[in-house]
Amino acid sequence: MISEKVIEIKNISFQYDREIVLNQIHLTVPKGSFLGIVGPNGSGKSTLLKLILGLLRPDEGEILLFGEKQSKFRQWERIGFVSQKANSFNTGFPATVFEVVASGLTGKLGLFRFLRPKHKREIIQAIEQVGMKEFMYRKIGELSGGQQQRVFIARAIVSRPEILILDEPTVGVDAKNVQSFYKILKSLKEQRGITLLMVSHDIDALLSEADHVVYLNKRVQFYGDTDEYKSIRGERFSLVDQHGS
Ligand SMILES: Nc1ncnc2c1ncn2[C@@H]1O[C@H](COP(=O)(O)OP(=O)(O)OP(=O)(O)O)[C@@H](O)[C@H]1O
Repeated sequence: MISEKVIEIKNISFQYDREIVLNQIHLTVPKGSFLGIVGPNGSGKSTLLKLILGLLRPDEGEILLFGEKQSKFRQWERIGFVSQKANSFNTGFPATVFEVVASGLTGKLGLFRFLRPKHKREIIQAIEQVGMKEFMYRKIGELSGGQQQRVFIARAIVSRPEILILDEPTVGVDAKNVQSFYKILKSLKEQRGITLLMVSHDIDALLSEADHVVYLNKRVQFYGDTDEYKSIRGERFSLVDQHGS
């Protein structure tokens, strides 16, 4: 069986200023896979995600999303994004969990459209899927970091994306909540067949869930099965300079 490729990265290179950050990256992501992206600090992981999300343009090469050239691609609701919460959201903002998750539909609906019952059902379903129903009308700022992060997943999945991209989503989340976070990702993959791409410095947790791994260091130095990566990682891929660990 030939698996469908949801993302194809063809020979892309990128630099911010003088220094090349990504050099001739070639990568294909099959539908339904969970791809863990690892590498030392400054190795270009977040930059790669920004290129896939169209927030940056490659200097060379091209990216295909669902087989379509990224420059022509308009169906961005098919791709959800969860970043490190602290960077992306002012938690003093007086919105409820329901409202935050509803904001994940505004791309689809337009900012000032009224929510129809169908949309309300979709919002409630997404909140249920991350186990936050009892907090639906609580203010986001009154929740713990782990609970907030679950709400941000609900916001990212409410438009039913086929790909979910996560950039260090578990930073500042305690071990117990990290576990339930991975459980949510697993159920999304199993129930919705969603494709997951995730950057994390919590390598062991990531490797226990991801089925494929990319080790990035300006170039793709490894791309393959997680088990194969685990068997050779100590010898070939140094992660010692990561956040001092
Ligand atoms: N907006 C920017 N302008 C200029 N240089 C940048 C910018 N963002 C990142 N860089 C540089 O590009 C390189 C890659 O950064 P990137 O954030 O992609 O790495 P990373 O692998 O995600 O790092 P970390 O593991 O530390 O989060 C780094 O050297 C960084 O300093």
